Amino acid sequence: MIELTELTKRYGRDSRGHLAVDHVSFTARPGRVTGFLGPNGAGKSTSLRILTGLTPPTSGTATILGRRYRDLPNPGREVGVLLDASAQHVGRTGREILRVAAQTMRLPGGRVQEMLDLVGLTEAESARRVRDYSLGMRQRLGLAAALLGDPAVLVLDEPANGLDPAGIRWMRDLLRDYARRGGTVLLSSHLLHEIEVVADDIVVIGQGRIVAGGTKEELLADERTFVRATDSVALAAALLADGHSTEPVADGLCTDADLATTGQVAHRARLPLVELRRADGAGLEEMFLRLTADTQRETTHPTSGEGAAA
Ligand SMILES: Nc1ncnc2c1ncn2[C@@H]1O[C@H](COP(=O)(O)OP(=O)(O)OP(=O)(O)O)[C@@H](O)[C@H]1O
Repeated sequence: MIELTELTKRYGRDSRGHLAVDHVSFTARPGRVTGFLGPNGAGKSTSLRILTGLTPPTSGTATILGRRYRDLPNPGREVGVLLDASAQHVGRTGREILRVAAQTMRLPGGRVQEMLDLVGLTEAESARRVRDYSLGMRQRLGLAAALLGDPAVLVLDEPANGLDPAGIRWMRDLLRDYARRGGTVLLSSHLLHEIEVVADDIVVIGQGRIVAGGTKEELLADERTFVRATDSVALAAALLADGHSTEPVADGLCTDADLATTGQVAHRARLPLVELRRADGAGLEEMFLRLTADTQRETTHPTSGEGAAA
């Protein structure tokens, strides 16, 4: 279990310093993958760095299994951390890095080979110095290091970075399986599709503040109604007159009126309907852009298809 409570980080000494994380609270639960989503500079890495004891918070708390990272007796065996795959000791081979970590954690020697097999690093690759690793290989090694102590919690910053499509699929299966066996996974990503397929719960951050959180189903649920009538213009007018908003979608309308109300409005206006159903979920990308609209650098102009710097 991971718990962030009113976590705040201000860089710089006084109140004019940059507020990177602003009263962030959320929980990542066991048996679930929690996706931490947000635009560039939103405060994801800062939050994860505080959680894993690398940066002190200005105020608030972040705990893993009920304790601050620095108070965990044997952190490597309780939480696996992969924040920056490039931060590994580049002069050592992959196998050496794991061997040293295994010794520090007092793990049996066989665990190193087990992890190399698990992340798909070959004998030859594990004997190469890390400076000669590709980004994807560093990510695999980083994940092997994170999993080495068989921890109950995983904290990963952009773990899919640099992985090829097969590697992304492999990582996804690994994380899902880890959560299925009761582990807690917190991972940040910009890759919306990746979060959509791997996460059970999603937390969205924008400019240091949590703007949405909940299960994936809750966040992606669309309460609106899709309706198609022989006369869309007349139906839009009837819905509007009844106090509902409408928006043309494909060959019909989306409205905030529920199914029964939409049917009644059409019936009263004597407008035959061709189709009436719940609107399809808008998808994570649309939700993400809507929720973080105030915090995006780019403004999207769907009609012109051009982006302009804000
Ligand atoms: N050491 C630091 N000193 C001053 N400001 C910092 C420092 N580290 C991060 N920041 C600022 O804090 C804000 C949040 O940064 P952070 O790296 O947490 O964002 P992020 O959500 O991880 O972004 P990205 O998706 O681009 O990695 C940014 O405005 C960043 O410039």
